[in-house]
Amino acid sequence: MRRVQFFDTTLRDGEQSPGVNLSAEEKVAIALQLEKLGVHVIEAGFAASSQGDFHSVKKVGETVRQPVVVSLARAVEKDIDAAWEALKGAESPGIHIFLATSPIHRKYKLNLTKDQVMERAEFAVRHAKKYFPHVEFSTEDGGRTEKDFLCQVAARVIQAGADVLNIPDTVGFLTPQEYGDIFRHLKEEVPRIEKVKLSAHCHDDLGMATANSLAAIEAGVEQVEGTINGIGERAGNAALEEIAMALATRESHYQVETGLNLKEIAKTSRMVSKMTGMFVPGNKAVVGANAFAHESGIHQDGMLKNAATYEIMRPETVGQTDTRLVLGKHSGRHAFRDKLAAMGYTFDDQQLNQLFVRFKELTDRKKTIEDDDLVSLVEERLGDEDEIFGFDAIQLSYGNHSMPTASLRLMDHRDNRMVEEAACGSGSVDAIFHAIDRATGETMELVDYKIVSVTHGKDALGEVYVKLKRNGMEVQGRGVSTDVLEASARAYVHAVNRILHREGAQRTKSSAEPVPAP
Ligand SMILES: CC(=O)SCCNC(=O)CCNC(=O)[C@H](O)C(C)(C)COP(=O)(O)OP(=O)(O)OC[C@H]1O[C@@H](n2cnc3c(N)ncnc32)[C@H](O)[C@@H]1OP(=O)(O)O
Ligand SMILES: CC(C)C(=O)C(=O)O
Repeated sequence: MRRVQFFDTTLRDGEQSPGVNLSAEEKVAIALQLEKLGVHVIEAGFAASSQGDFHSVKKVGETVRQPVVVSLARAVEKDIDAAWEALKGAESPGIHIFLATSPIHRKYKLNLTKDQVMERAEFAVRHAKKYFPHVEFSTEDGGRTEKDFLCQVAARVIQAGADVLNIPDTVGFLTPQEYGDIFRHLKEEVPRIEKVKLSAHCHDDLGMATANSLAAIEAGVEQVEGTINGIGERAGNAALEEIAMALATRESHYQVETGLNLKEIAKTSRMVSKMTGMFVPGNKAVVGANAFAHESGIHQDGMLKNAATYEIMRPETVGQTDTRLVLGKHSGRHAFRDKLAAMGYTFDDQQLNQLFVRFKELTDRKKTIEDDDLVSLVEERLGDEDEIFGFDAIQLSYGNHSMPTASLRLMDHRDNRMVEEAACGSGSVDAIFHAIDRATGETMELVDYKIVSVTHGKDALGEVYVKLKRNGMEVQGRGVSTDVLEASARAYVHAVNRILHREGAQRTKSSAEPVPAP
């Protein structure tokens, strides 16, 4: 298997993301983590660009041991000298010189002829070679450069002593086929091309940075450049974690090894996200919060039977905590039962089906179902006898100048009949409780009422406790819903059911007791 090395430019091209500004300490921390990840080259910054970046490049160079640490530099003497000044104390110093080669950059940006570009490129590499053991040269906007001119520049910088030749697709314009063709062409046409390592550097303007990097690898490059989480100028750079995982997951296809410590990927991603403030979208490949999360019932069922049904790589491979089966509106009974079992609750099929109906009602209203939600759902009815009255629906009319009115529908399970009633009250909760009394035909004394928020956020579950009293007997009822008024109705009906059950039990007990002798 051949080796492809990883060149990380999170600290340079990644920092070129608008709004990102890393301190020297942050750069050092990220560089040390990149070292753990096992990248081969770290581009620490652009030493000539500012005092701050000079200092950061110097600090990273002095701290990191294994990877080559490079500074970016234009093809000008002062940039190269500044890079050497910053990195001369580094364990493994390197420089990355760039000069644009495409017609549009030559004409409008640099105002240089083809010959002047070649002379400047050669001069810069020769100058850098006086100091640096590792010199990379990049043909900026190489992707839009005439192929024959690219070959001429390549020949000149190889002759000048470059160690690595990078052909960037600076503006993310090329297709994978076109990008791979450039490297195949260079390999065929440029004399002594084997003297340099060929390198790929892709941008994601058309969402093809990873695909283009992989196409370059297929065309034989020995180095890929990119950033963690794909951050960078405009739409960003190729995401190194995506390339690494594509190579690892499709090893038999690519036949490439990277030497990376893949388990460090998740940690590196989190650190870069935190320090740059560039948050990783949930659906981002490999490192997004949902990359190993499954929400739909059919997928969850498949995952429970065999993870390979829906996961082509395992979260632990990249250091993610675990696969997550997220309960939501698309979940099915298998995942629901599995989750409850993991939380220590087991039910027979009938109980589970009843709970599942309540769960589905809840998922229609609540985006994510947390463990606390499930506990409330389960414990709402835990240890209860069958319902006499079942809550079905509620409607409220409220205005600050009118009396609140509640209309309510209950199922009377004794004769399988829906009962509808309405009532007014001094407040919405009072109106609900009156309506329930009417619908059940029972009168209760309310002793206590309290609301507790179970979970957090706008769609948090509210849990209501009511205490009812009748004939000296006090019982508590609980109700859970995303709406506290509905939770209140559920709690009251729950307590009514309990009182009726207990009264029934007492009657049975007293009628069974022996009649005292006269
Ligand atoms: C594709 C890339 O990502 S390339 C890297 C881009 N990164 C950065 O630009 C970040 C750091 N840059 C900076 O801090 C500043 O741009 C500096 C300090 C480097 C230069 O600042 P200034 O001297 O004010 O120049 P400014 O940035 O406005 O213009 C760039 C100049 O460099 C020239 N230039 C651009 N690329 C190169 C190059 N590779 N080699 C030589 N000269 C170059 C431009 O033609 C322009 O020259 P001009 O002043 O003669 O017209
Ligand atoms: C400096 C070069 C390699 C660059 O960042 C680009 O072309 O995108």
